Amino acid sequence: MPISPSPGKKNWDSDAVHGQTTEDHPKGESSSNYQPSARERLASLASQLVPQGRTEYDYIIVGGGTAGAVLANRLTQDRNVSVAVIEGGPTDVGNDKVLDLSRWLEMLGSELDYDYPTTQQPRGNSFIRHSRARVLGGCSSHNTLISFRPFNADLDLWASYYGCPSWHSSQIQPYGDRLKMNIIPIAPQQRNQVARDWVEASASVTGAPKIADFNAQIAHRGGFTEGVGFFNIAYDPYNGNRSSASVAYLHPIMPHGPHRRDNLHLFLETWARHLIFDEKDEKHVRGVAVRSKYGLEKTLTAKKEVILCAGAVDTPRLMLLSGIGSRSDLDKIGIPVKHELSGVGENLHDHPESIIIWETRDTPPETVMSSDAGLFLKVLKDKEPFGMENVPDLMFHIYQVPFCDNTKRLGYPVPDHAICMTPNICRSQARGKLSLASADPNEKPLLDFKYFEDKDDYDAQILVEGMKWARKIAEQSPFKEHLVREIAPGPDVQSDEALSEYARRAAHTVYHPAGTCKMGTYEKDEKVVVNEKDLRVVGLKGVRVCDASVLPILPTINPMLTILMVAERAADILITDSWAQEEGKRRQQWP
Ligand SMILES: Cc1cc2nc3c(=O)[nH]c(=O)nc-3n(C[C@H](O)[C@H](O)[C@H](O)COP(=O)(O)OP(=O)(O)OC[C@H]3O[C@@H](n4cnc5c(N)ncnc54)[C@H](O)[C@@H]3O)c2cc1C
Repeated sequence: MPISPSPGKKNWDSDAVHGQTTEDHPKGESSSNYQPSARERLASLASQLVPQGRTEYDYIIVGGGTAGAVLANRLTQDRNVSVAVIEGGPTDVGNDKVLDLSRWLEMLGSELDYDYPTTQQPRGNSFIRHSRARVLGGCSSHNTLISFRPFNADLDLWASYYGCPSWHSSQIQPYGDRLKMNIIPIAPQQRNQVARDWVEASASVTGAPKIADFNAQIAHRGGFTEGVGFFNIAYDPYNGNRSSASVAYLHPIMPHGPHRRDNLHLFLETWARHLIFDEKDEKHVRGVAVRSKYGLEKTLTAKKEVILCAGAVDTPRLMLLSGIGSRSDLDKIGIPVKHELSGVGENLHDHPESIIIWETRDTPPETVMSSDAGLFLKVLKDKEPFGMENVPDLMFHIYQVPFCDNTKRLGYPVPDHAICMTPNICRSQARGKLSLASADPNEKPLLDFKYFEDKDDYDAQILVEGMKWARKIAEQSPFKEHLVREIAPGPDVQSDEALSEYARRAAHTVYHPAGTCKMGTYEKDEKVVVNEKDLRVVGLKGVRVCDASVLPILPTINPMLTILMVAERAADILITDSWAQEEGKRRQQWP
């Protein structure tokens, strides 16, 4: 596990500027500052423990994570609609380890992490562990909350290249305006001198413009080609707490919250084991078999629909365990096929990164989450796979802690103080597959990312360019004065070949697995799992998917806001479809 300085609760300046969200906040339900009292926490806990006899709901949402929280909120706005959320993890309410953004490193590999291994990666790093959060709010309760809207070009690529015409930027960007989280650039008084000097050095070496508000650039100009600056993140700058999907979308409407909704039922620490099909109509999903952590098993049924929001690993895993997937793969492990859909688990991809580490004179006094600034460059213009000329192909995070797991294993020392630059690939070309090792639901799935196995070696070349730029930045004042020496890969590693070998062996993930139930147009691509128009699983009734698994390709930048926007749109689709169905029924009843 990476070393965490665990700086603990911040005592931010009381005059920290509280950012404005751009969302609607109906009835004042924003609660990024909301802290429940001890009594409210108890009430919340009690509501989780009381056995809930009820088993039928209008909607069942599997996974109370990033996307699931949005849907739970939006669907229960209509108090006549009942929603059950099945969440494998506990509540985040009152849990400082979760809510204090600066403590995110403590959650890696903890009891709140499903911690999925990767399979052998012949050209990459076989030791990468994929963290997936086991807690209400999902990965938005664990991640660093770097919050970028997708570039227009990313969404337009979905529309034009990936058979998703209804996801054009003109239709999807407005959903970014209604997100409930408190998304702001890192507050100026929380920007430490090392990161400030890194931003200055990066701008002067690369020529990338300094960007004060990345999201403003994306919202108003559709994106940018290069840029450097402090990130936009979703947090409360007064206390350093998360403004996660759970905090923004669920806390206000939970039993302890100021806008409690009795039509929302959270089944916490409850695992969705498999989907239940209609006895008479074998293509209709009617419900979900669940098991609580205390071993209680029951079947929950949906009057309307089941929505899978378990994430890019657990949604395809649940589908495969339910017999939805490739016939040959399911036959091999003895799971009876209920619905053949060969794309389930395919198209697994990520934002892979590598790392270059310098020992520093000391640890910076204060950061919000140890990775407060970043840089975007365009480095392989002539090799751009999708002709996206004006979009970055390389992104850097700068870490102000020794993030040495992968380098330590390769024999490099672990300094007490360090700066790490982590170049990552904005549009990785490697495509892998998620599959099951056996029919045992307790066995972790196999994640084969095929890191760096893309045929033109594009991915590794991007990282090599990144390592070279990182070194140039490290030679530039005022940043270079903070550095003592390069630790990994070290000054002896110079040729492109040697840099590539190191970058691949020390590679890590930005924790962005996606694409394993991709949306699109099945008639044009039989690997499509979800219909792009309405997110229904191809060929089935009563079940839709809404989470990172539906992204046909990751956006250039960190994907959380894109996933939230997908969920906001999914809520609109569900509400409109339900209204149309009700209206249809009413018309049939007219004399
Ligand atoms: C350490 C880390 C750092 C990251 N940093 C950033 C960042 O700074 N910015 C950014 O944009 N992205 C970041 N990401 C990625 C981003 O957080 C995820 O892509 C995104 O949150 C995924 O959302 P989701 O809705 O698809 O899944 P999740 O948010 O993972 O939600 C899935 C939920 O389903 C539940 N679940 C799964 N299976 C079952 C089951 N069978 N039964 C019941 N419940 C189940 C899980 O407990 C979880 O709550 C990071 C991720 C990690 C792990």
